[in-house]
Amino acid sequence: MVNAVIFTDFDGTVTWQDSNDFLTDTKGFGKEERSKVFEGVLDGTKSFRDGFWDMLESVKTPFPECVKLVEENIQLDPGFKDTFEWAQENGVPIVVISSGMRPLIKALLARLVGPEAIEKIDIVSNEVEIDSDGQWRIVYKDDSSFGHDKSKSITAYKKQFEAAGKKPTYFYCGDGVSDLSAAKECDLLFAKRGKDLVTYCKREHVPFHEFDTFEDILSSMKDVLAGKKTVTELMQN
Ligand SMILES: O=P(O)(O)OC[C@@H](O)[C@@H](O)[C@H](O)[C@@H](O)CO
Ligand SMILES: [Mg+2]
Repeated sequence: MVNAVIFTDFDGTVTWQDSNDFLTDTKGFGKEERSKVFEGVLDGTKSFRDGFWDMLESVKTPFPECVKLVEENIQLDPGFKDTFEWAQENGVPIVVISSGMRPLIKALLARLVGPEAIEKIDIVSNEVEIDSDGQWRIVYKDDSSFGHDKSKSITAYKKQFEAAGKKPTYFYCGDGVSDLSAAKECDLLFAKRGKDLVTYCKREHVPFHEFDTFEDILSSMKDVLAGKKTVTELMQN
């Protein structure tokens, strides 16, 4: 039986930079176009599914090269490794809930955290399909307008964790538009300072706790689990 679970977004949350944004900005249609697309997603005129598809379709670089590029350029959040170790020591499962593509996530986790991270961290994400001529595309997890409806994945995990009886404390950590479907699912939502998820939460009056790095997340989680602070106190924003 577990008493807490960390659900986390991957790109821009576990990693310091967003790997798909990086690929789009350097190999695809660029930052300006990407920002326009995601303005539409945030104001509800475009689905995340379509916006993300357009963005990735603009990247013509072969997939293995994309993997290499992100491995060389993407860093880890400075507090994630400590959080991972603390979670292992304390029996707190970490579940990555991502709109990114599994092979990129696995490659980055193995390189930045260590090969054991792939064994210890569950990954729920989209996939990728590569044709024999090297053309590749994202394969969405479900039919929702998000491509991956994170709320559904979280609900499925919650059922599993609660099968033993007691409900654990659920944390969710995220940064962006891909987290809109997850924002309301957990007891304590951590949203990264200055990023789109904060804009969304303010607009929709979704309570959240702002963070800069996993160092902040870890210290808040410890406070909650030690009974020093309540979830309500932390979700004051
Ligand atoms: O859900 P994750 O792990 O953040 O992955 C998906 C992200 O790469 C993706 O959402 C990215 O933030 C952009 O489209 C927004 O500019
Ligand atoms: Mg993200």
